[in-house]
Amino acid sequence: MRTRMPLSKATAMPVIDIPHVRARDFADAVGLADGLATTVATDLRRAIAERGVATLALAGGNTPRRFLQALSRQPLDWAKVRVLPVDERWVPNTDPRSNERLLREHLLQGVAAAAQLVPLYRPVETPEAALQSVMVDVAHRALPLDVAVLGMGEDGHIASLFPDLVRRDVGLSPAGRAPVLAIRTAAAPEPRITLTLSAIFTAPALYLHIEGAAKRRVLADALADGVNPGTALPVHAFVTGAPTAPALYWCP
Ligand SMILES: O=C1O[C@H](COP(=O)(O)O)[C@@H](O)[C@H](O)[C@H]1O
Repeated sequence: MRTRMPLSKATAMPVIDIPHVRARDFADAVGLADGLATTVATDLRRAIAERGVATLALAGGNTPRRFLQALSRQPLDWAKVRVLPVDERWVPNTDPRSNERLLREHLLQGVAAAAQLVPLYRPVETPEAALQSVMVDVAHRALPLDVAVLGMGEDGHIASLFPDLVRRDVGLSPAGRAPVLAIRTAAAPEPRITLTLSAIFTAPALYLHIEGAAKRRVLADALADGVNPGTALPVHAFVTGAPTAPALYWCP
């Protein structure tokens, strides 16, 4: 595997090159958040100019906080933006693990509070019980997407598409017909609901936002020559199956 010199002296490890991926590497998390926010805001302005509205699907978890805050400060016509999480943990939207709460607290603030949220969570027992309602809502209010920014776990999952996904034909196939899937995984403490790749791939602007050498190595290994697509990590399907190649936004 090829490596090159680090971006800054703060980076002790050499940076692993990832063939076939458009990478924008930043020296630190602040630069990464600002760079990604500027790019996404440009995409949103373009979509608003072309279609009158813009739809933005965003990762949950810990990585996006700084980026969401930077994006919320971007001047654009937020009332014309629809925002949804790419996946949701099946917990109330007040729970600290809720991805909806993350969006409310870190993105839908200040000028960005005018954006319309399309939640994936419903206050019912299971994601399976809510699936039909969420599917209709997403199909009518969110699709097609204009921009999708995904994160990745250290196990190679994207959205809530985990390596132990049973319905790979629905979740990871670019031609899968369902936009939303209920998820049970041994990798997470709660059930989940997620956009499928066929829904995510409706966005002409796709980003993978990750931090740290460990995740970069996971990504490089997932995309290495000879990996079997049928058993590959979900991130492999995202990067290789997308109609428009996703751009990697990364910092050490
Ligand atoms: O559970 C999730 O994990 C991934 C990665 O999150 P991070 O905390 O490692 O940044 C995230 O992209 C996904 O949306 C989220 O629900």
